[in-house]
Amino acid sequence: MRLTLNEVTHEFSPGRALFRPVTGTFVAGETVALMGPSGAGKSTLLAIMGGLVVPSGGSVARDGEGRACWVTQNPHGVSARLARDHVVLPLLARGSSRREAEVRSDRILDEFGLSDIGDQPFSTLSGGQAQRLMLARGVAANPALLLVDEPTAQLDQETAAEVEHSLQRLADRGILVFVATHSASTQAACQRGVHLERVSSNV
Ligand SMILES: Nc1ncnc2c1ncn2[C@@H]1O[C@H](COP(=O)(O)OP(=O)(O)OP(=O)(O)O)[C@@H](O)[C@H]1O
Repeated sequence: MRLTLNEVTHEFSPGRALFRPVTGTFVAGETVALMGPSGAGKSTLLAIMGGLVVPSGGSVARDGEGRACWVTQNPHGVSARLARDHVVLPLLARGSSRREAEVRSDRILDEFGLSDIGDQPFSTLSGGQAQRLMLARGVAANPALLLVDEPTAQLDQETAAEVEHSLQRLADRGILVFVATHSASTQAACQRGVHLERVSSNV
């Protein structure tokens, strides 16, 4: 997967671009922090890269096969379902047998330090465990591109560090990972950074 942004910008209201044009090429196995003040358009740029929003300026080129997967800021799971089932489901959807999906999901849970909580209902997980489970579920969907929105915003430092470690695990699997974040430690955990700058006429 190679993703190229060429002078990409976006405006929701005519003449009011959210951020200065962004240009860059990003490849599989990289973690990229998207930074910038609140409202600068980080989530919007994630949506552009995922093909959910067509940019009003510039272009996005994706080379290579593979789907984009989104991990939202608030971990959304099914309260009564076991943690493991959240990882099993995308594997079943991709055609694995139940048995194969369970073996693979246990491996993925282990990789994210979650092997102890596979049998717990989602509602009993801590914030950090729930967020890591969302990343593990993302892996199970086998994406080429993972778009992660503010994964550490509501976590204490120690729990955030666990999630940041998991981001690198995703990249180690050859996934191109973009992370919208305000956190200095999450930025430092990423290999590259893109700063979104507000357009001065809008401030
Ligand atoms: N669908 C939409 N229609 C109109 N305006 C929108 C839409 N989506 C987002 N916006 C506006 O675009 C601006 C950028 O929003 P966005 O969520 O991308 O910023 P952000 O940098 O991710 O912010 P934060 O750090 O607070 O999460 C905001 O002013 C927001 O209200």
